[in-house]
Amino acid sequence: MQKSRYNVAILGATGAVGEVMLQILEQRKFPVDKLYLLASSHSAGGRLPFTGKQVLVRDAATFDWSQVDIGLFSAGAKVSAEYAPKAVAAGCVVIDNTSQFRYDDEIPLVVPEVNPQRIADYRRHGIIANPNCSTIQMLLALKPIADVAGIERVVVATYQAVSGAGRRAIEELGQQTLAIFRHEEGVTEVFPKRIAFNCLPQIDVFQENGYTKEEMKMLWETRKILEIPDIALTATCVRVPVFYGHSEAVNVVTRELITPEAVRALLEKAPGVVVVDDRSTATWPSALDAAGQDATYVGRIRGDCSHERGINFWVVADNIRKGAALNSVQIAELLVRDYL
Ligand SMILES: NC(=O)C1=CN([C@@H]2O[C@H](COP(=O)(O)OP(=O)(O)OC[C@H]3O[C@@H](n4cnc5c(N)ncnc54)[C@H](OP(=O)(O)O)[C@@H]3O)[C@@H](O)[C@H]2O)C=CC1
Ligand SMILES: N[C@@H](CC(=O)OP(=O)(O)O)C(=O)O
Repeated sequence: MQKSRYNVAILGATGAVGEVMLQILEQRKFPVDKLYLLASSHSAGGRLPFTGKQVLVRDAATFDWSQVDIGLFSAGAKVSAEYAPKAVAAGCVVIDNTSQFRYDDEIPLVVPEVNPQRIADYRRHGIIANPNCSTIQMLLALKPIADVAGIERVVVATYQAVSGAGRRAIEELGQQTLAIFRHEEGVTEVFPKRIAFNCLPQIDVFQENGYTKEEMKMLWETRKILEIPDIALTATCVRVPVFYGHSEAVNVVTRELITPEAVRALLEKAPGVVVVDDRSTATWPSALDAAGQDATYVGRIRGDCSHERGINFWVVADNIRKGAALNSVQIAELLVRDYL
């Protein structure tokens, strides 16, 4: 018999993503029975607020996973590698926000507005992977275009907020910014160079082909989620001194001719997308407009003057909400509605 409420654990509950997962479960009234908050021994014993109560943070190392129906994992890839098999073996379905399982052909990689049907594949290994934040917001906009006109090639440049690199990175931008106004340099520990008043063209580690892993994730995940194995995509991922909200400049070459007006009409109907685009009033979306919001905003839709099948647009979303916590909770909502 289907349950009406579920025992949920958040692994990484004290982190930038975990904290927002907690808020989103409450905001969307997810049917939580018992909630378990997990972190490392460093944060165990603390408490975090949920629906007016203070919930204990426990040490993941000593946690009994058999108490849990759904595990929302967001404590890094290595932590997922250690705990996901244990949680699944104990009967928990894991929704993993890290890159640990994304490229395993047998593990579904899901954006609910794009490929919700793949959630059914959770039965193979008990795990559903949440894509990279930069991929999610781009695919919300690309999916309707792919369905109508096909996609041959994508060229994307990202402008990624520091919150994508975790709580310490948010603090580093704040601390460096204050230091500069005091004519001091500030401390650089999380990023390879100072991020305040700067742009850093490296996110994640370098690969042998000269791309960074973040850039290759956008190609690997786009192919898997859209189920278009020959799509061509080249990305340049850049960290910018913004706290919340990733921005992306996207150029698409479609297979069939499609006008910018037709693309705009498609995006106006696309689930999860809000078009903010009026050149007569110089209206377009920015990272600050997206921060704290659930929608993915698209603007600057225009043809490509260098290619007759080219379309350009700008897409922004809150990387911690739609790029991570919200997408995971949306997956959980479909899981309980259709499968558990
Ligand atoms: N879909 C996406 O694109 C995104 C994915 N992520 C994924 O989520 C992870 C967390 O991101 P974020 O919240 O920003 O990071 P933070 O650094 O802000 O938080 C990390 C969290 O993981 C916990 N943690 C770390 N090590 C362990 C451990 N050994 N055992 C148990 N818990 C541990 C920390 O607990 P403690 O307080 O005890 O240190 C903390 O709760 C990232 O590493 C990434 O894998 C993040 C952002 C976007
Ligand atoms: N790479 C993202 C956040 C992240 O943690 O990604 P992943 O889950 O792919 O490691 C960023 O830095 O903005």
